[in-house]
Amino acid sequence: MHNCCQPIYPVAGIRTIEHAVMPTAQPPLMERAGRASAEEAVRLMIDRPGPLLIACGPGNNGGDGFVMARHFMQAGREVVVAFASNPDQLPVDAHKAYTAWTDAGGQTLSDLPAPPPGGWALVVDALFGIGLRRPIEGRYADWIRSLNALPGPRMSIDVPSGLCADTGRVLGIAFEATHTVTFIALKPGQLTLDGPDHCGEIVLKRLDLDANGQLPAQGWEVCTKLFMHALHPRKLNTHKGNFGDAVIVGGAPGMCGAALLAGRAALRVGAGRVFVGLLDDRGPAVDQVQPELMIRRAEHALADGNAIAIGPGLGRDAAASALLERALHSSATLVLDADALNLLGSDPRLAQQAREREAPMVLTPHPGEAARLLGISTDEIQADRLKSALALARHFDSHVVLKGCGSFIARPDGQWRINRTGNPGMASAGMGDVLTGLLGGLLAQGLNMDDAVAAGVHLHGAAADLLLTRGIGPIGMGAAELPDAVRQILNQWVATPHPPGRGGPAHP
Ligand SMILES: NC(=O)C1=CN([C@@H]2O[C@H](COP(=O)(O)OP(=O)(O)OC[C@H]3O[C@@H](n4cnc5c(N)ncnc54)[C@H](OP(=O)(O)O)[C@@H]3O)[C@@H](O)[C@H]2O)[C@@H](O)CC1
Ligand SMILES: Nc1ncnc2c1ncn2[C@@H]1O[C@H](COP(=O)(O)OP(=O)(O)O)[C@@H](O)[C@H]1O
Ligand SMILES: [K+]
Repeated sequence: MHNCCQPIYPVAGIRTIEHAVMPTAQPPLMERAGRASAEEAVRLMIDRPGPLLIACGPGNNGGDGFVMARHFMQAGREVVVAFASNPDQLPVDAHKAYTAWTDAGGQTLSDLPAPPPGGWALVVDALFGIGLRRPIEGRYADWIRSLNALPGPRMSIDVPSGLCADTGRVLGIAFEATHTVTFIALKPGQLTLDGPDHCGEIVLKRLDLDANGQLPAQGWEVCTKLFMHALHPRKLNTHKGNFGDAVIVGGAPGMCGAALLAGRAALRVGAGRVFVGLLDDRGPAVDQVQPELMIRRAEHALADGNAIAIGPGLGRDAAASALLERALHSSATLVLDADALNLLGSDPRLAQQAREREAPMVLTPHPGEAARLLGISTDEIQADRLKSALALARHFDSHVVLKGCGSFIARPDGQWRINRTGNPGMASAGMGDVLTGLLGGLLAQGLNMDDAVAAGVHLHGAAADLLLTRGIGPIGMGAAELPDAVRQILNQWVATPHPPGRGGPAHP
């Protein structure tokens, strides 16, 4: 279980913190980082005899590796260090660490050695950390390819080499760690895009620094503490009118399921009443699975709710466009998803109305929808997901959830969150519709936008994670399976507001 409610800093923020504390830090930060890495390595090598291999690079990440190597040698453990650079070109701290290693009797090999007969107890990547500046090629790319092919645990120091700490992009090739020991604070690139696949389990070592005390964070990890204050056990004396009316608008011909999925999710997250407005004249009059849903024609449903979620299966024809325009002019809290976003992307007039709207609104694009909204390619969105999410939030003066592995929640004021629940079982059609319904259902119950979005996104992923524990997925997990799991988790959270493992420092 990872720590919770952690601040997250792009590289520039980590550098600011480092520069503020480095001149006076005793012991020096690199000593702390190397020791912390060694402590974690010991844990990974329990019951794994034999030497460990540390591959050290030309910067301070390599310096951490030398400190770690020295600790192991002094503890009597066999350690092999590969280092292909010129020691005289190491930065000051790393040079000190190198000298301390050689003074203690350590040696370096200029190429990767063949593994010992029993294999390495642990392979450590200290090649590049937050200083990675360009795609890795040549010798270091060959090293990483060889290291990735080795069996057993693989640990990265700070950031897997080749992974961009800001964006989660692989630059050329990246080390595939089973564990990453990261320093001072989490970095966004570890938690989104290709980050989670390359970091494995992330262990944060703060090095006795209070990052948020040094530099107030703009970005935080989503955890239950962020929103639990908004979720209350139900009083006995309540009725459905206390829990809001959610309206889902969508369901053009061939797409009714999308709107129904959203409606079911809104019910399961506790909305008092859920209306589903369908565009399809021949759509179902009743949902046989969830007859509690009140189904009507889309144009008649709009007036019914204090929260409107529009988009699932909406289509993009004139009727859809007119409905979206009406929704934008209503005073209800809005969730815009799917074709509602595509319409905004293709009709500047609607986009302008969305920008000028004053009532609270959240946009929940996947990367393709985000690309249409910003008029750029999906690759450009994914190249820097955080930047894209923040640009959208500013542009529409609204909350934005940029979905995908490591969903970003961005606010127009530049604050952001990243969610770590969820799994690849969610890479199947309809999962986004469920999120839309969850947000609509939470907003209908009166949660403010910050709380509803954090709770909805976290709950969405947590429900899919619960299904995994039951053997449902990742392959073949279905969106319709999520709402019941959402209900179970939400009730557990409300009954036990701070479950074990979800503690940690107070949120901002
Ligand atoms: N500072 C501190 O207080 C603390 C820092 N700590 C540790 O330091 C790490 C940051 O160290 P760092 O800034 O030296 O960067 P690092 O990641 O070692 O890489 C830079 C080197 O790589 C090179 N290089 C870059 N890209 C390349 C490529 N594609 N292919 C080839 N070469 C490439 C680049 O060369 P250049 O671009 O200058 O030619 C330069 O030589 C951080 O992640 C943490 O582990 C901890 O000890 C805690 C305290
Ligand atoms: N690999 C993954 N890891 C975590 N979450 C994922 C993953 N794949 C998809 N999701 C989540 O599932 C949902 C998919 O939404 P979307 O792409 O809009 O689907 P649809 O349009 O079919 O409903 C998003 O909330 C997304 O964050
Ligand atoms: K590394």
